[in-house]
Amino acid sequence: MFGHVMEDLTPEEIAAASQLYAPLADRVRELVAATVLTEVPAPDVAKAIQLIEEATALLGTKAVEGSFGVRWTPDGKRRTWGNAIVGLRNPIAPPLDIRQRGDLTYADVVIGPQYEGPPTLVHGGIIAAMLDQVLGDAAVNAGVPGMTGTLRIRYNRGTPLGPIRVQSAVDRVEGVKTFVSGQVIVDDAVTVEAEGIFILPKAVRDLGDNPPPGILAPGD
Ligand SMILES: CCCCC/C=C\C/C=C\C/C=C\C/C=C\CCCC(=O)SCCNC(=O)CCNC(=O)[C@H](O)C(C)(C)COP(=O)(O)OP(=O)(O)OC[C@H]1O[C@@H](n2cnc3c(N)ncnc32)[C@H](O)[C@@H]1OP(=O)(O)O
Repeated sequence: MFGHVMEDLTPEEIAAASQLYAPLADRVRELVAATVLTEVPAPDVAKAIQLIEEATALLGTKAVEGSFGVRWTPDGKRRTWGNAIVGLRNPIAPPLDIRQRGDLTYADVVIGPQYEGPPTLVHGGIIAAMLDQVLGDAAVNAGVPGMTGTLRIRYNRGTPLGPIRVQSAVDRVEGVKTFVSGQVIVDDAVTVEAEGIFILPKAVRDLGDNPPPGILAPGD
């Protein structure tokens, strides 16, 4: 299926790739925050630009074309390393380390200054994106995954930059639709509430009872 790439990698090879690329994304994420906040003199900014250009050119000498897609192994393990919210290789991702405890799907994350909207508060669009992902993962974890069809968000109060929890749980399933709700929590108070409808797309439904292994499995 388009964007899904099968790779016959061993767990050791996947672990090695993770150890290689996670620190790269971490350093670039730090670079983004430093870029927002720096107050060094102009010559130092010029020098930083040059170093960044060199690093970008080096990384670009061999690269995937287009997007990373979803990579999976024959045993059904999936890697969503390019994902904008959870991608291990994606410095744009906060990143969310989404976990599961019972029926609850959640992520504890520290939101940095590069996600600011109103002064000192997390941008509402970033909050929506995180909720989209965490609600979607609740559907995946419950074995009833789907694409986001509808996402409703109610911002009750501002969410300060810093440590937050994003959490979700499946409310009910109606046919191909999974209804999920979730919240953003700061210091035990709910700042944002969300409700989503996740729909198993017709293209996947048409695969019948035997979709390719991994297509409906949780990613990491
Ligand atoms: C193509 C391969 C995709 C493979 C993925 C498969 C499953 C997902 C698996 C894993 C997902 C993993 C992680 C996901 C976690 C987070 C990721 C973040 C989520 C996103 O970032 S995701 C990007 C944003 N998202 C989109 O880009 C969606 C664009 N859109 C579409 O892809 C279609 O529009 C779709 C699929 C939504 C529906 O298409 P469709 O053809 O399957 O729908 P159809 O007409 O058959 O309706 C069937 C029933 O859903 C009702 N219905 C239809 N549309 C609705 C809507 N919008 N809201 C509420 N209900 C709706 C009908 O009323 C009917 O209801 P009823 O059965 O009661 O009559």
